[in-house]
Amino acid sequence: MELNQVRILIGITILTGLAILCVITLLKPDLGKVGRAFLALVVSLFAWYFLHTLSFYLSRFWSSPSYTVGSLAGVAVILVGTTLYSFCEYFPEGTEDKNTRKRILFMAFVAICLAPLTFSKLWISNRGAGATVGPFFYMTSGWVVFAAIGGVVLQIRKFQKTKDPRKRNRILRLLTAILVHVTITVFFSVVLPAFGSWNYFFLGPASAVSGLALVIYAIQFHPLLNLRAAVFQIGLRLVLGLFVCTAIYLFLTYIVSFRDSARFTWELAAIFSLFFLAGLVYGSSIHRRLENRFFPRGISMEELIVNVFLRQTTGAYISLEGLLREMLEPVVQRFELTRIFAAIANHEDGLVFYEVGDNPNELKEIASRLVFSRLGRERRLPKELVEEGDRLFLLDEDASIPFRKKTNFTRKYARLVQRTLDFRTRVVQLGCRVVMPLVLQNEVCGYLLLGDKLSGRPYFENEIDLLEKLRNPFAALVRNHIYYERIQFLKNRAEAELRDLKSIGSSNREIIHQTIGNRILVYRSSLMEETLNHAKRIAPLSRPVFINGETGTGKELIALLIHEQSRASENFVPINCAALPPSLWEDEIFGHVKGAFTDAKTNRSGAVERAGKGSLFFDEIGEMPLSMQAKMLRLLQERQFAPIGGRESVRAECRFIFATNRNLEEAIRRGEFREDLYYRINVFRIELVPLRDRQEDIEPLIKYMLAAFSAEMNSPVAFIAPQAMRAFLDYSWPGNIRELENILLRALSTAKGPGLSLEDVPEIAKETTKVRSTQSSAWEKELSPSGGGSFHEIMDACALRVIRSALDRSGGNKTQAAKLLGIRRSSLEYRLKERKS
Ligand SMILES: Nc1ncnc2c1ncn2[C@@H]1O[C@H](COP(=O)(O)OP(=O)(O)OP(=O)(O)O)[C@@H](O)[C@H]1O
Repeated sequence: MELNQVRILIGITILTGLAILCVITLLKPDLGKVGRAFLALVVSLFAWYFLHTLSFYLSRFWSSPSYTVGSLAGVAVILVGTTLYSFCEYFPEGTEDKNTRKRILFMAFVAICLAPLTFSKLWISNRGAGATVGPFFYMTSGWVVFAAIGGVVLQIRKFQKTKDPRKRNRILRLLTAILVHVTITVFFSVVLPAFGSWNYFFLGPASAVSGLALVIYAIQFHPLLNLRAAVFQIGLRLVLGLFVCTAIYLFLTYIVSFRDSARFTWELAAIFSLFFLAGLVYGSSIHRRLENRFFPRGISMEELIVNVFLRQTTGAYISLEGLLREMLEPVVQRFELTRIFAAIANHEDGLVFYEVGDNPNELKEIASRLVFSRLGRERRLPKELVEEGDRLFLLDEDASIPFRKKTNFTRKYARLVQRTLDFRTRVVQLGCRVVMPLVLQNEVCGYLLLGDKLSGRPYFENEIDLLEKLRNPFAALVRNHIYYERIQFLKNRAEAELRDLKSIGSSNREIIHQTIGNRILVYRSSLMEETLNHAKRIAPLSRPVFINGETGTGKELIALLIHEQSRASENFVPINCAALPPSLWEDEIFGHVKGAFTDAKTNRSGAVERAGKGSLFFDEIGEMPLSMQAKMLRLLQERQFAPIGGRESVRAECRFIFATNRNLEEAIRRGEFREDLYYRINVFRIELVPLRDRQEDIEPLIKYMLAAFSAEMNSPVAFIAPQAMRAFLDYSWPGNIRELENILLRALSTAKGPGLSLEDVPEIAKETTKVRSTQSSAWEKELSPSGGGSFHEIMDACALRVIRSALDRSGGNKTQAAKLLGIRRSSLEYRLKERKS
């Protein structure tokens, strides 16, 4: 084959390879870092091989000892490849595809510029046996030096720009690696030959440099870890890469060794192209498969964020704890963590914790202290504190210690800075590895503390990058949640205030006495009016009605009203589920036929039959045994029943009304009430407001009852003294109207004069009045600075008092007490626990 043909062949091969490379890059720009590094290597190695063989061929052609020059040129090209790769790293992170395109196009451009030079006659000078290089060799070397210096300079500039200690570390290591790389290359290709040792020139530099290129890559990819760990983690990749390179290299050398004439053939060119393409394929697909096989990534960052966001935008409302669970469980899985701990400040300045794994108790305390120190008066923190003190800490790394230098800022905010440092030290001692502060616009929402990995390996830089990227979305989710809760809180408070205003307005309203059967329902409040209107509206419909309200609020009376409004001429059959023994349930409700059991001497109709077309009222439905609930469900679904022992089923035509003072949703969660039955009975729901929330009804009720009971008891009491009325108004009436009836009866039975005085009021109803008269002096004492205690201690004491009083009012029920205060139950418990400890 003619030399010109060879040149054309080689030129076409290289240009085709590069064109394929460009096309693949443009079409498929998402080659990973490993893919790109391997591409750089493969391109460099083939270029080297090509030059080496070419020089061998040329040396034969011109009978010149320039064989080794090709090696030198080859080494130079490898250097270009690897340096270019590091050079390409300079392009700032942006959209991945744009950068990848830029990088590869840049590499292609330089390689295309180099390609013609390498097989130019001027590359090798044949001026005598000793002279080995020609002018173009220096030119190419110039390219190499330019690329190396350019890469180094750009890395240094990048180093100056970035403040992130981890990125600075990474650049330093990269620069060191380039330096070592250059030194070794110079040693093998320049120093050794200078001493006349050309024997190693051919093999040594090439393998040394390709090995080094991989090490550079490895260090770039995992710059955060100490080298020992790096060897473990990337060992496989390293071995794999070296193996591939060495195999290609040996194979080609082997082929060349057969070619005494060193003639290029189409066959060799085809192998060359084939390997070139194999390199490309490896970069894009085989690599990914190997990577997935040996280094499974688990859930990706994108998936993680998208999942959480999707959950937030499309899912139903969840508690803050639920949100934290959804956010952090994938993190625990992705990083295979032994433990994770989250402390989040909620909208009441309380804290919500979430943890997985065994976390020492002290962590809670330390994290709480730090979060509270960050909340500040306005929650907006100095920018420097957030930038430095609230960046992502990698606790094992000295480089990530915040505030290492003394500045005006550290002096001004000495306490905050010290607290940050103390926190860091203590948390490291407690075995935490990473601290992820959740910060948005200088506002700290909380902290995430990540423990060790199950594997015991350190956190790698790509993982830290991932956590860094998750920080903002996590903070946004948490903050949105907190804002949402705050809005809910304000909304509830506004509604409560509106209700109060309404009730104030309604104190001038007319008192209504509504007759229901032989009973009288008395009210004045608009709340009660609304409830009754609602009851009247649904009365004509035949669907089940569910009345919920505290004990003694008048549920039965409302059930009766509904019956009166629609089926007055029919029967109203009440069943008190709490009073019925389990064995009698079925008989009571469905009745029995004669002979159904030993004592069944005659037919007995059950409640359903007795109700006929009227109303069947199940009071305290929450007490119905589970076995009976199943039968009840069937009755409601099929509207058919059969008396015990009866063969024929009878149609149930009555209207069902249910009432309870229990929280049925809670009972369902505890497995005490069937969910399907709940949905069957909860068709029309009536909520009865407790008496303490409709204070304006107390006075009319008392006046009505006073008149009724006095007449009944032949008592001379005709009015009620203002102090006694005040005591009644102040009392919380946990037993509602029934309790009011009882207390009035007791008061009347002891009253002596014509009016009911404060002395006649039973002690229990006077408690609030007593508390109030003694309260002010005790409070004053406690609140006065001379009483001792810091501001925070006094505030804590106040909070505790308010909580205790709410607990008293709710009869010790924490959920109720939290509701009264408009805070979350967890916050209430936290305050109580905090006080105890
Ligand atoms: N608005 C009212 N006016 C007059 N009396 C009322 C009023 N509301 C309730 N009562 C009386 O209070 C007592 C308790 O009422 P009722 O039995 O209907 O309450 P309940 O909520 O069903 O109680 P429980 O949950 O204990 O079954 C009854 O004597 C009832 O007449």
